[in-house]
Amino acid sequence: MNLRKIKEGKAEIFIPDPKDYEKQGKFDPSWAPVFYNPKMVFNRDLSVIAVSVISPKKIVDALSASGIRGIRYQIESSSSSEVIFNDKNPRSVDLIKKNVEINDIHDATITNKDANSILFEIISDFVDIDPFGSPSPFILSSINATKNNGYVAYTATDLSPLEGRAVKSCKRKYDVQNIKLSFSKEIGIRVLISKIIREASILEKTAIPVLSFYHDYYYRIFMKVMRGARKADENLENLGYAIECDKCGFSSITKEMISKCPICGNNLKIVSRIWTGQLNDQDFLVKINERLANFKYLANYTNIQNLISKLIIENKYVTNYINLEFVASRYRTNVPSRSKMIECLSDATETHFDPKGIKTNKNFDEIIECIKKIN
Ligand SMILES: C[S@@+](CC[C@H](N)C(=O)[O-])C[C@H]1O[C@@H](n2cnc3c(N)ncnc32)[C@H](O)[C@@H]1O
Ligand SMILES: [Zn+2]
Repeated sequence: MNLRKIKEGKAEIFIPDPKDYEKQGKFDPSWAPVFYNPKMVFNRDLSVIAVSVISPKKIVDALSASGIRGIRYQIESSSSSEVIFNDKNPRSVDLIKKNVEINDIHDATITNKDANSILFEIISDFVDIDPFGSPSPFILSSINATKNNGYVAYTATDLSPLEGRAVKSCKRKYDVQNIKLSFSKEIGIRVLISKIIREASILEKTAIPVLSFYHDYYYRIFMKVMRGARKADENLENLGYAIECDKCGFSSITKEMISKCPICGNNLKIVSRIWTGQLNDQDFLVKINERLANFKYLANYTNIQNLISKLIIENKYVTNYINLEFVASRYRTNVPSRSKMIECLSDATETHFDPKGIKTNKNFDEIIECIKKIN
């Protein structure tokens, strides 16, 4: 395997030379013998800051590939951490050994196991699950490996099931009855959290999201894990439904099951059952924001700053986002600009999920009034 040296954050690592795996001038990271995706640098950059807030003593990079995450966490987030790197691919493990050595990572253990095996053998205060596609096969084991008040992070790139476009797959992987709605980009992450909480409850544990966001073609989420059957029972009460009326455009996230639209009486479209609580912990976001100045060297510094500022404001609105294009289409009006809607409603903000979406505490009648007034 020919190698190429690249720099990411403060780490320098070897990856398989992409040139050797091109097909008709194109390259997909999954064609190389060890996976490295430059499109995930934003994910890793922001994760480096989040892990610095957590400041774990022991990190498990359960699906390591080149080792880039664990290496960066050690160098950039938490130099006193012990890191366990794991991948079931032996060629990954060989490369991780090399990359760990050239980055001078001393406190490293490198294993060549199935993640679901190692995660039932160890316990740690931060576990990272960064799989191909859905993290579902690793949720139970990763929660098992996370100690009380520790953290676990998941990447999910399987947007079709999560956003309600692959309904059967969503039922299989997440046990959620999904359907495409106008705010499905937000529903996707609520489906994932719902699954995490239901899996955690099997182990008499529960979890709450401290950082969650959507970017490009994936979701990324950091959850705080807590032990206790009662806590698990209480948190299961935060699961509920996403509802939407195709006729009048009303939508909501609710703990109570309702089947008829409270505005026009039409039958509702329903997603069942999803997380209805907050998507981010305000203190955690503020801590990330406070630390940002230490991470000005990151390739995505400005974009991260923008996202965190948006999340801090967005997190104050507990409702789902309103898709202006969808609602306007129900009233056959032009789609109002976000800025004009925010001005008209006065208590509203943009959402990072969708360029056509706003979050507001105002009720549905007031939203419709503004849409009509702006036209
Ligand atoms: C998306 S890549 C990880 C990328 C890496 N975390 C990064 O940031 O560059 C997924 C990795 O998981 C490994 N993998 C897949 N299934 C696994 C399993 N059951 N146990 C351990 N490793 C697995 C693959 O070999 C691959 O290296
Ligand atoms: Zn209705």
